[in-house]
Amino acid sequence: MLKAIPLAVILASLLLIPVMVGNQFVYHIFITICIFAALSTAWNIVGGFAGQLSLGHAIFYGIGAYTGVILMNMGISPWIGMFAGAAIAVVAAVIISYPCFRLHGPFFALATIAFLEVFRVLALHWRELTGGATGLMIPLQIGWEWMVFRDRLPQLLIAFGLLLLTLAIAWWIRSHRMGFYLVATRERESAALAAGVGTVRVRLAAVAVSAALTAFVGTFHAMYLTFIEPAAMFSLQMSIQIAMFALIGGLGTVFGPLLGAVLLVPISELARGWLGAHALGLHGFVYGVVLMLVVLFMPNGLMGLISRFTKQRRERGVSAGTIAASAATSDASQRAPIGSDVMRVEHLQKHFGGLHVTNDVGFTLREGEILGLIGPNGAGKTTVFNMISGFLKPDSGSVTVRAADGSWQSPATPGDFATIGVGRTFQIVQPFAAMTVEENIMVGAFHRYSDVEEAREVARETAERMGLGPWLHAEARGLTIGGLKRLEVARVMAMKPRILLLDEVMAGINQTDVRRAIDLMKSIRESGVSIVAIEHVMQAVMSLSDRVIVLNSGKIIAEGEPREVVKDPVVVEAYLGKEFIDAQA
Ligand SMILES: Nc1ncnc2c1ncn2[C@@H]1O[C@H](COP(=O)(O)OP(=O)(O)OP(=O)(O)O)[C@@H](O)[C@H]1O
Repeated sequence: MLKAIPLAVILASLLLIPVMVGNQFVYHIFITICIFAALSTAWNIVGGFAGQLSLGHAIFYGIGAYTGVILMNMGISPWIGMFAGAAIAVVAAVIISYPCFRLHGPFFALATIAFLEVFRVLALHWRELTGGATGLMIPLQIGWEWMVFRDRLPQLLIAFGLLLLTLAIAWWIRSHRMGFYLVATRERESAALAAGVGTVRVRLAAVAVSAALTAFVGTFHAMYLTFIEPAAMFSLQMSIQIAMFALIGGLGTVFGPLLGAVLLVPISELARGWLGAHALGLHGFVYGVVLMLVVLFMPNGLMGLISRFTKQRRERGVSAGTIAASAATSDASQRAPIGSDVMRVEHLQKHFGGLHVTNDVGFTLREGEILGLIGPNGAGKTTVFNMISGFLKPDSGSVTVRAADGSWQSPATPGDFATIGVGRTFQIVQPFAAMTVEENIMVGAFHRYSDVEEAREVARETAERMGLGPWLHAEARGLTIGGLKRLEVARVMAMKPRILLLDEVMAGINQTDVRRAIDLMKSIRESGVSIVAIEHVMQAVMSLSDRVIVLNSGKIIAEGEPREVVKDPVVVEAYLGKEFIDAQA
């Protein structure tokens, strides 16, 4: 993270340099930096944190600008117009974004461009209100009340104030639960859902905040420009420019967009000023060249470069070496007795087209029990998991869960399951790659603790318990497969579930990690958590499971104690094979 001192120096320079130089053109450049840095920081809340690459942000800028000018023409101060514009922008943002969030990647970007075009055409057609293609002038009323000045200094102060406000809000979001949820949603939507994140709600909140901030800046910029027209206010070029500052500075970082604007605005404005009419559009060429250089040499933008340097300096003092993980070990004699039912699964049926994937699957899970779910590839195990965690709706059948207060409930969505205390992992690990180990686990902890420090504390304790303590500050993408599997379990454990669904947590890991995982599962069971585990590693199934269910072609073919089930000829035939029995003998 950028240290506070360099940041303070950059911000102070934005204010002091123009005041010291006193030149009108220099003022103009610094005001423009503040405006674009604020716009880009607001965009980054949606485009960077939430990963929704909007190219329609000029809609909110335009709404802010038009609302401010129209109200000013009615004798209402732009300070009030600013809030009115922000309110309209929020409503527009929510209405536009809700359907668009179903689209991903380039499709989302294209949809936002389409909406931008709609707004531009609307501004052209509502001539009485917007002045159509002729545009609108602001009335010549000067003073703080009207946000219009002869001097540049008050304009710089307002632009700087808006920048500070935007940065402060972006920083707050990124360092609190909402920011963690946004990044988690961006990185792995399914894992975020399983951690109880309301992914649509959190994105809509981000869009609303971002739209309001963009509209604020739009109103001020209109007063600064004194004239607005649809092509300039609802312009795709403007939307791209806003996004580009964040891309160049560091997408998804709090201060990256500021760095992007500080670097690029002066270059393009100076080029525009020096070359004037001889090189119209040269600033576009400048952006293009810088963007190409950044993509080639600094894929994570300027902030990526800075954090690489600071990380290298930090790591120089830390000795490498292997660190033994410290998963809690357990003594089987300490385990609590198996209690009454906590989950009842009845008559689950699921078809995928003509394929009958689960056929009348039913079982119960009891408190403090480990239930092994085994069967050949394609038997339907993961499909059952998806139905008992809200990711798939069964064609028929029911899943009921006993809540903490003892009542039986029928959760439907992943969020409902998380709320009632069902946590799950995924067969293919789903880490939030750009987050550290600690942050990954915090996303789970936030389900129970909204306070950042409390969530951090729980994440640290959980990481220690899972043997991930030494990697707390490492990015998840750097972990081995064994580490990633443990991280998956840690994230769910931080949610403090009462029922844990583990999907092949031992697949692909070495013997040491298997033994460690077995100890870990025993210790989890001892804390009273009930576990359903899909597993192919029979060593673990045999030593851990209290009961085993065998699924084959979507049907339960055997159920009972592990030692009995593995002797069942039907199970041997369908899944284990004769070699397993020979090896056991
Ligand atoms: N979304 C889907 N659409 C169509 N078919 C699917 C879908 N999901 C799973 N299937 C099919 O359903 C069957 C059961 O898949 P499932 O992943 O539940 O099996 P599994 O027992 O978990 O297998 P594995 O041990 O390989 O993970 C497979 O034939 C699979 O191809």
